[in-house]
Amino acid sequence: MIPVPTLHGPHQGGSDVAHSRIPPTPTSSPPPTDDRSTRQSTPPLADDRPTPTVVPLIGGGLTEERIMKTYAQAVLWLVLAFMAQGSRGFTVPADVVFLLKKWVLIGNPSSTTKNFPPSPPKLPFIGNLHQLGLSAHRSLQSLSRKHGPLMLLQLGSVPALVVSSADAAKEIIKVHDLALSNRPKLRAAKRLLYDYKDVSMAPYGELWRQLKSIYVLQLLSNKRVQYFRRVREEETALMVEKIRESGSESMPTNLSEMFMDLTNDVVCRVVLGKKYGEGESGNEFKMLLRDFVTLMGSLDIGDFVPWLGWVNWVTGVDAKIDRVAKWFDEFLEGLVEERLKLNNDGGDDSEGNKNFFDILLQIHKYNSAGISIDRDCIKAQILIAFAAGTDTTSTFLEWAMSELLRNPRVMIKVQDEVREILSLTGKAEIAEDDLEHMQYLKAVIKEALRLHPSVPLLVPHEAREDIRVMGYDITAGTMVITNAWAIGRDPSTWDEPDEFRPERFLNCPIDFRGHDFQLIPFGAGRRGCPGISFATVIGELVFANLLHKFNWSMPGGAKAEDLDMTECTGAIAHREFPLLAIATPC
Ligand code: HEM
Repeated sequence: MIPVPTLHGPHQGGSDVAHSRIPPTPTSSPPPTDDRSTRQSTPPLADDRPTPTVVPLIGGGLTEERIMKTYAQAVLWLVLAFMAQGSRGFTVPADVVFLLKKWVLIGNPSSTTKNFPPSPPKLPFIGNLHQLGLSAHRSLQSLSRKHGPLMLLQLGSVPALVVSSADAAKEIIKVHDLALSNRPKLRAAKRLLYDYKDVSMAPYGELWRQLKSIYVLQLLSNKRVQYFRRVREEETALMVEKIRESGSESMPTNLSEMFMDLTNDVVCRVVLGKKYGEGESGNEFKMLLRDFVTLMGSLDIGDFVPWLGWVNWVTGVDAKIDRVAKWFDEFLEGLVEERLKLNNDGGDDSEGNKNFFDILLQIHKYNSAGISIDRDCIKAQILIAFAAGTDTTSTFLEWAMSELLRNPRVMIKVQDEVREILSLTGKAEIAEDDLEHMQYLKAVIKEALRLHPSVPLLVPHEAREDIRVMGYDITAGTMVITNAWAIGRDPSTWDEPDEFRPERFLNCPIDFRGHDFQLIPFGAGRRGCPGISFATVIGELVFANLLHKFNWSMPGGAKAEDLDMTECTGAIAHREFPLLAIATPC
């Protein structure tokens, strides 16, 4: 029998990836501590369903050792296949021929007249896939230190341009934004998002343009973000109450969980008009949403080495994708039916009360934005609003609070600012209007996003045509990966780049809205994130409240510097271990 190449070890992909027990590769973060009070135990795996084996490409997940083993097995498999089938007319898969040709060509750049960006040496078939490691943004940062801020990798059969400096990012966004505004077609997105009908994975074209304008002008416009102010204030007040009731000296608050619940509830109310996170069905919803996000952020080996696409079928990942897609489709179909009925019955449709769902249904029914969107398209937008809005925002809250706990000097300074502003206004509670005066708090948020962009490698783009970037040739179809994490820590741009020092943003115009290329946690240009205001105003409100109402310390009297800062694998880099802290009401 032909040996089956094993691609991965246990517990990768889906929710299992998010809490992988595989030890991380050495990184520049502080060494893990054994102190159980600060390094909280790894949460149990969400379930024991078939172990997904998607390759969390951009988020890592492959150790070099594992991929080399896979590689050796794959080559062995090929050789055996040739030997076994040779005399019976074995047909070499077209992919393999293509890869061999490509390898010969790319392995020997002088055989072409193109001037490609520098590349690390690559292996046949897998190219540089094995070099991504568990933490791809860190691995790519060290590769770019050797090969430069524009580097061309070969990920299986896919050429990938890696952008690692503010200057290179400026060039690709300012000069080549249009040419680079496609998204690669990834198998998981195709199945989970109704054949790329959502705004984030839709190929560049008319549908994407129309959908993006719906997001920017309607769903996430400044006015709409203002309308949702009550939702944010209510949910933040509820979280403060929960912390007050549940937290004590002996019972630390699980802030990771609090932030996840908060963002889930806010996004549910804003998108669907009510919460779906409570009770048994709420837990299922949250768990499947996490699976959805993880599957979306993990790249399937079949996207890079097409002839290995069957691996995910064998290991159950394909089945898991189908199960998650089916669950959400049934859930959303039920809501569409219910909501169409409600609107027909004359439900409250005043502008200020409309949620995303109402707006999308209105466009669907009346073609009111000048485009027709079908039911699948509505469901895809709802899903991506959840996926893009929930985990990213809670990850940002988690890291900002982790940095505040690790830097008590900064924590006290923000507390002083918040309390002083409240005492000047004579108010007992913080309202969103007060936030605009909190300049140090805003600097803390920028600094947290600089050091810990929730999506360290952004979302990959794809070149729509051949272009020349900084003198290098980039061919149509090249994937473009921007290492926002490395750019935010580039010593040629930032003094003491690894230090958490919000003061650097005081009296400094650098912002994260896509005009300053040294700080691009939300991306920039046409494909930039439309949820910036939505996410950052939540952050400001949450921190102003948490720091106004409580003093915070580490559980078990642990020292601030002992806080474990390990990131998990995956496209969204949240904490590997939940953030626990003691809240003392004040
Ligand atoms: C801290 C929170 C957030 C972070 C760090 C973040 C980050 C990002 C990044 C890096 C991208 C890709 C940019 C690129 O391709 O160049 C993106 C795209 C996107 N984000 Fe966000 N995001 C956040 C919150 C949100 C929220 C709250 C929403 C909506 C409710 C949202 C909706 C989207 C959408 C729809 C896209 C796709 C845009 C497109 O492809 O045209 N994001 N986001």
